[in-house]
Amino acid sequence: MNKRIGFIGCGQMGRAMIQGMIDAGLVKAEDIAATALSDETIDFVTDEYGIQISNDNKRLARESDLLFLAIKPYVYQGVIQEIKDEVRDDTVVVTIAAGITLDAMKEAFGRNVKVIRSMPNTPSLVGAGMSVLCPNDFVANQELAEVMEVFESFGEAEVVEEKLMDAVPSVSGSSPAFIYMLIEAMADTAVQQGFPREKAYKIVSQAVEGAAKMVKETGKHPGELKDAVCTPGGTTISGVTKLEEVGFRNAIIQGMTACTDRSKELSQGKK
Ligand SMILES: NC(=O)C1=CN([C@@H]2O[C@H](COP(=O)(O)OP(=O)(O)OC[C@H]3O[C@@H](n4cnc5c(N)ncnc54)[C@H](O)[C@@H]3O)[C@@H](O)[C@H]2O)C=CC1
Ligand SMILES: O=C(O)[C@@H]1CCC=N1
Repeated sequence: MNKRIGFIGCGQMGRAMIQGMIDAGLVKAEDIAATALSDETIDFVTDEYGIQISNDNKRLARESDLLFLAIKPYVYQGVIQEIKDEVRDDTVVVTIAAGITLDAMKEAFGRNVKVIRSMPNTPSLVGAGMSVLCPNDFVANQELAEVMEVFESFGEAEVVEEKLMDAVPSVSGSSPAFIYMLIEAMADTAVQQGFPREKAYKIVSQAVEGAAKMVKETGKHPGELKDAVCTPGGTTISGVTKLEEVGFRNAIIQGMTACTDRSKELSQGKK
């Protein structure tokens, strides 16, 4: 891809995307530039990724064709204030923060900048990301297609209407944390039952990956796949019954709803 890609902020999520796109071979390391605050991060990122990195947000904004704002929501206002006159009219700005709306971006820039609101997730680091995108009216179809190509280089990507974006962290951006909690709880139980820790993680995470693959590749309803595991009078149905008794599904629903509620609060400008 013949584009200069810039990242303002190079923390967990920025690095996951950078690593993912370099590994995929879509972009060369020399076509990616980033900024960071500390010399420590600058040194680390230079050694690890071989991309250009500095602390000069203005220059990065001027030189990027595609500019990712990979910073925390509460620093957006300050950073946009700093770069807004440097961003070119043909640059596409990609936000990745929960609760930063397209309207908030327009207000912060004070003009009609091309913006794509997105929500990636950290499995992008290993090429298994799930990103959801929503462009504003100034992004041309061709530009959206190019940005989709970037996101698809480190996983899968979908476009949705903005009204769904507050619900997106619960299904993609934040959801890996919930799955890690499930894996941790299952592995802890396995350890309690005598498995060595490393074997427990391997077995459980492969089972989780396999189950997800079954949903994706067979196209069958998850309930049907669950039923196929439950031997009458067997082990699985005993586990399923206990999980229903203790409110497993309801716990997931409540966690995801809290996640979306928090995203809505952030979208409304609440700290
Ligand atoms: N961590 C995750 O799983 C996901 C995070 N996000 C979003 O990504 C954004 C970044 O999150 P993380 O990478 O987790 O945070 P992080 O704290 O790991 O990275 C943010 C980086 O931005 C740097 N930074 C802060 N102010 C800066 C400035 N003025 N100029 C240049 N760099 C600056 C910080 O030093 C830090 O390295 C957040 O808005 C978050 O909502 C979205 C999806 C998933
Ligand atoms: O926790 C957060 O707010 C960010 C957005 C999705 C994942 N991490």
